[in-house]
Amino acid sequence: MTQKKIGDVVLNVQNISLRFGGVKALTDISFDVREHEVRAIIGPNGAGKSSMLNCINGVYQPQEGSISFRGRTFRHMNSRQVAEMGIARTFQNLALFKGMSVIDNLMTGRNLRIRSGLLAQAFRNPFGIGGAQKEEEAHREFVEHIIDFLEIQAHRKTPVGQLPYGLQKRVDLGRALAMEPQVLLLDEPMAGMNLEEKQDMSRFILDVNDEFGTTIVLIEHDMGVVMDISDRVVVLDYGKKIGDGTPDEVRSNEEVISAYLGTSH
Ligand SMILES: Nc1ncnc2c1ncn2[C@@H]1O[C@H](COP(=O)(O)OP(=O)(O)OP(=O)(O)O)[C@@H](O)[C@H]1O
Repeated sequence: MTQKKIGDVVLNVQNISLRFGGVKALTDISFDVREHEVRAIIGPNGAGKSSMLNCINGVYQPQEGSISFRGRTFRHMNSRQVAEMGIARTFQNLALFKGMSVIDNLMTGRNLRIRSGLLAQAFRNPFGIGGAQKEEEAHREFVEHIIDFLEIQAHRKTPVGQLPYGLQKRVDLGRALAMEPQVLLLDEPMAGMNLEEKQDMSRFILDVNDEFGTTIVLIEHDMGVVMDISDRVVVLDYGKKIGDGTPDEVRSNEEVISAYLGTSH
């Protein structure tokens, strides 16, 4: 991996516990994420990875603990507030509009950034419609840049549902990038992919991290996939943190080895 500058802590997860009735999905989980880092959360099925991401994302409200983003501590946040703070995510089960083109799906990622619709601008200033059009053009230009970056130019106008799964995952990444996030949460970005697609996705994740400087938190249950691209790894098992460190530290951690040997992974 190329040398890069990892900065201060941007995201700090403190003593998070989450229960669903009698099920303890997460128990007293703490870890931090540093600026410009690729931070993986791994663990066998049911370990609590998606629940953790949903807490960071404001989808679940943990019963205990707090999450700080750039030094501001939150106990309860909704998804919109999280997005406005600059945290975007992709989903394990793609959340794309299958009938819409690649471009239009990526434009939905610009929604938060669109200050005013054509109509709103026209009401404020009857001569201002040109301004709104300029704004729209600037958003389209940004989206085209992402399309080039992700090498999906040939599919710009294709309805997303017609693309192979690996490319749909790439479009989902593009939609999140269109939000210009500071922190990108990736929910199993390589699940269901073949080896070549996994290699492509790994390269795009590293390029996003490198070229846009985006901090990345990704979850994955296949230990091998993330070890090459992560700076540090948190390991969950049955809702508890059993390991946290560099890929080498985690690989040689006895508790992690036995958690993985005890499963089919
Ligand atoms: N909405 C929910 N309602 C009830 N139980 C839930 C809910 N979400 C998660 N759980 C439970 O919490 C535990 C952790 O699940 P979670 O989906 O976070 O694990 P995971 O590590 O992401 O698993 P996978 O790799 O299979 O996606 C499981 O026992 C699961 O059944």
